[in-house]
Amino acid sequence: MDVPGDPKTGQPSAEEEGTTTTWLRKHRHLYTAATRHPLILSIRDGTVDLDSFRRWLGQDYLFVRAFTAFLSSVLMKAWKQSGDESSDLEVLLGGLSALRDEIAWFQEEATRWGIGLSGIVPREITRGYIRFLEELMKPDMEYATVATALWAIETVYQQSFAFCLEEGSAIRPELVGACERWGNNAFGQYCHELQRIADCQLTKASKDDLERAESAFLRVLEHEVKFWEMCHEDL
Ligand SMILES: Cc1ncc(CNC=O)c(N)n1
Repeated sequence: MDVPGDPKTGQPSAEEEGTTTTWLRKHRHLYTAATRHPLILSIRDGTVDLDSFRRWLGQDYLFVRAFTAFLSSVLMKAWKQSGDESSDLEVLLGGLSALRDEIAWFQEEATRWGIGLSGIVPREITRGYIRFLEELMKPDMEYATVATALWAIETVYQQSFAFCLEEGSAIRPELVGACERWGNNAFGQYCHELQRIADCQLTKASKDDLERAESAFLRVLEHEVKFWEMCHEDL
């Protein structure tokens, strides 16, 4: 979408701003809690407790397997609802194919850390997040809602890990791979595409649809905060 923005500041004006940007501002506090969690800050400054990282690796592997099914369900809705002229299918298919590499990365990483993934039991917080994904996979969940949730899930990881790689970080060498996986620019570009997809659907949404999508956005942020918390505090 080509928006001219305010000629003085270069910022999009309020009417031109996408709904997701409005929600990011409105819920800035919770968004920051999800993207600047103490666990992320400790990865960034090198003080991270490696047991937290190991917990994260095992639990996130389980999450990502469920997330693959969720992304497939979004793809199915995109095919039905996005319109033939849109590029949504291609964007989502790119995401699915990246997940194949990601799952392989988890398996290699687990071997490197001496973690057996087949023995990992999902913790309560992981189960809660996966249950939420299952709700979103139901056929009656609108494409606008699930596209918003997908954008939020990916963006929290992108913003968190990109922050770990920014200037001034003192990240441990064995954690650089994880940070680069989600903090890299190509993944950032993918998140922008997801944002464009969500915003496009939200412009067509009814008032009720918008409420459901905003609530899904908030629930993603809450689950993400709890997920970091679980790994950090051994919950
Ligand atoms: C808990 C959580 N949230 C988001 C992501 C990023 N998406 C796919 O990898 C993830 N891996 N885990």
